[in-house]
Amino acid sequence: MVLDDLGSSLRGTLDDLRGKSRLEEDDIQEVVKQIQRSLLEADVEVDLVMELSDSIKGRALDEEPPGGTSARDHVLKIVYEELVELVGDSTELPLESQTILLAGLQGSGKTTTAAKMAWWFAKKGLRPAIIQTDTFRPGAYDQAKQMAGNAEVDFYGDPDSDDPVQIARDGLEETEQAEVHIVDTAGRHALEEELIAEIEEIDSVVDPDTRLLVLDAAIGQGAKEQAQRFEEAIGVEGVAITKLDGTAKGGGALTAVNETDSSIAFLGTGETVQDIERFEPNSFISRLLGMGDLKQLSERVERAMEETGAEDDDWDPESMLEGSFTLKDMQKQMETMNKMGPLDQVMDMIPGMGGGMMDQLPDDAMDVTQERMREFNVIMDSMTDHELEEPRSISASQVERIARGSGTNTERVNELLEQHKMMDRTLNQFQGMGDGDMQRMMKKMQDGEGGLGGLGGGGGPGGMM
Ligand SMILES: Nc1nc2c(ncn2[C@@H]2O[C@H](COP(=O)(O)OP(=O)(O)OP(=O)(O)O)[C@@H](O)[C@H]2O)c(=O)[nH]1
Repeated sequence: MVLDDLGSSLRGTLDDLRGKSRLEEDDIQEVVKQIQRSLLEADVEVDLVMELSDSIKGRALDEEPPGGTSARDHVLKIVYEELVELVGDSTELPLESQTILLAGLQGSGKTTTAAKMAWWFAKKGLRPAIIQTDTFRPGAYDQAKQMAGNAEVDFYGDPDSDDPVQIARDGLEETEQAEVHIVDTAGRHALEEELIAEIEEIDSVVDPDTRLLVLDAAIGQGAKEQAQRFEEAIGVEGVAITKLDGTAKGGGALTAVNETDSSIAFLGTGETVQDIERFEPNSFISRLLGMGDLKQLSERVERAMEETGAEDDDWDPESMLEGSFTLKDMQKQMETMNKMGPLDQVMDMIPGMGGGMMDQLPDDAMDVTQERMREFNVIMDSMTDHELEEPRSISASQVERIARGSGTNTERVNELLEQHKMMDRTLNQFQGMGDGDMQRMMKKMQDGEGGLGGLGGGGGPGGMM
């Protein structure tokens, strides 16, 4: 999407910095130029681009890299942090009863997004309902009803009515038993006064907790004026960007977020109800910059061990090496382990760690089969970010909600939490081992010994980015 090829072009430039310990102004200029080019090509507004590149440049020149950090990593860290800052936090959407109003231009993807969001909330264990107030587009009712059916959620609409305000009022009453009400509206051009008056009226009847502007990722500079007008009329708390699976640029949506001083709530990546992602700035930018792959991980591991005590929680997505092992780390670990083969074989490659250490562990400490992994993934999808990061704080009622949302049962969820604890303990033992051993293991991984070759290049930014 936005910044589409930033990851690859930037990595090329950054790779040229390899081996340098100090950054020259020319080096930074080159990195900044790449970023500017990618952002402008993705339709991000010039002022925003300039603001971002000025801060990157300023910080890269002013800030002293922490001891042991290469020039390349230093600059990558700054770029990462500034991009995270640019996209901002995701729109707050608590997992509790609430009403959400969707607004946007014709064909931006509101009806589809309503169904996707309903599906997402249902996966989190809440009961959602879609209220379809689009009396304008023929077929909107049928489309919404069918998608609500696909998402298996409550639905209200009235194909015989031409009064969207009344439908909204009735819809809230009729779907009283639902916890999350998602009100879909007709597509409207924000500069048509009559349509704006109508959505203002729907807004006052519905009294939503959150108003989301749905924007097609392909929208260019026009986003700014539209966003301004919706902001004046009803206020915009968040943006859902759709059609990121296409060749969309997405920069316009970023401008809209900036213009309405709001944030990104969801990303739409396809036409079915499952094609939705909750926006998560850190992982979004990590993926964009292609930091998710194993090669980078092993490089980072080596570096982490070379550095003494230089910690920064915001920086390293693989925070397990800094002591906190979260469920997200576990998910990543499970994927990696699955590709590498059974852990005991991997352990055997490491000098000083063979059977002896494995014997101290429960038999199935790391034995996560493909099938269990799939089930664990489904369960983790029903967890909030906070639950994924602090699994030990998950209460019994949260376990129940997660089980409901994932269509599993509480034993399964508890099993996952147990597995996490076991892996956490195991990793603590890892941390206790000598630096030399760890480095040798990572070296082997990088060199592709023990069937690990070829893993490194596999990750990279996802196709949609
Ligand atoms: N590829 C892709 N297509 C999408 C996505 N979201 C929506 N669409 C498609 O975009 C078209 C318009 O989507 P709708 O949900 O009908 O848009 P709308 O905003 O409700 O349209 P109006 O009611 O006319 O304003 C449909 O063909 C959708 O299938 C997406 O994330 N990816």
